[in-house]
Amino acid sequence: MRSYILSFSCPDRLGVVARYSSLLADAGAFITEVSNYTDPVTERFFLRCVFDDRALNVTMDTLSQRWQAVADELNATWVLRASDDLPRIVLAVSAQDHCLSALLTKWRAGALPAEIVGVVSNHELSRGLVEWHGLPFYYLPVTKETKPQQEQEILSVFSELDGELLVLARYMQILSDGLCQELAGRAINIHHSFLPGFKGAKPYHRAWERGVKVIGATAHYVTADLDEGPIITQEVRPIDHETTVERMIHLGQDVEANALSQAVRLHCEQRVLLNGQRTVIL
Ligand SMILES: Nc1nc2c(c(=O)[nH]1)N[C@@H](CN(C=O)c1ccc(C(=O)N[C@@H](CCC(=O)O)C(=O)O)cc1)CN2
Repeated sequence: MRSYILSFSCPDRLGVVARYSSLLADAGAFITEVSNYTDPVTERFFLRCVFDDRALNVTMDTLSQRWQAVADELNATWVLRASDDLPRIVLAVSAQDHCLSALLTKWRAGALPAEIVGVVSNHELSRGLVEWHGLPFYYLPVTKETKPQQEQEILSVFSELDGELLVLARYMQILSDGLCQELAGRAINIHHSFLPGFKGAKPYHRAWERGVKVIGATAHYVTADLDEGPIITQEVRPIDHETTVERMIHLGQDVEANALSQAVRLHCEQRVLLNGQRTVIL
């Protein structure tokens, strides 16, 4: 028995639930999990359902074609995928490897519903860690002058590996508008602050100067506007007047790693649906 996940969003209207559920029922798709939400402001409908094939009376190709017709009628954005068809993800890292290490450890333990297929970096520092996990490591150094062709190298590695998600696991280079458009909805970044506070570089130093009482981290989809992408997860941790910048950076490593791992898991389980500049998590 195989299970599948259908997630979609569309302009809300009477009968959307009846349309999708009757289509699945007619095909003998056995629904085991459903969650949905309607945004009262955008009047957009969001749904995620899990079903299995124990009683399926058509092929999945036929079911997918029938759903495509309904989705066109509903003007829906959708993903239909087998639960065991794990998304292929490529990780990107610069000098700090705490988020990379956390993702590799979870993946190796089978705790990440994804297939990590490779790592790109503008530093050599993480090659040993990555190759120890039996994964290919791509060293792609970059300068201001070489950024356009270095980004082409990132894209060619991503497509060679059939990547489906690029995870910026403390990759400290600003991606160009073109690369962001190419990877729209397929790239997640971890920012080491509780956004919208302290965007950009050195957020912990600026947070210390401001005298904050919590540190945080934000995982978001990457857009051309730095640290402005739709937020997926945020985590915080209290600190106090005795907490130095160095201690904030160290405490922040766990906060960042947890927020990013959670965001990657939610994305790979098709639980994150874009809602304009925001997200719905089902
Ligand atoms: N288009 C985007 N690219 C990236 C984003 C993003 O939101 N949109 N997030 C960053 C990560 N990041 C903060 O989370 C960040 C990374 C780098 C910088 C920065 O100022 N970088 C300098 C170079 C720094 C260096 O060489 O070490 C630069 O690129 O000029 C700010 C924030 C990842 N990319």
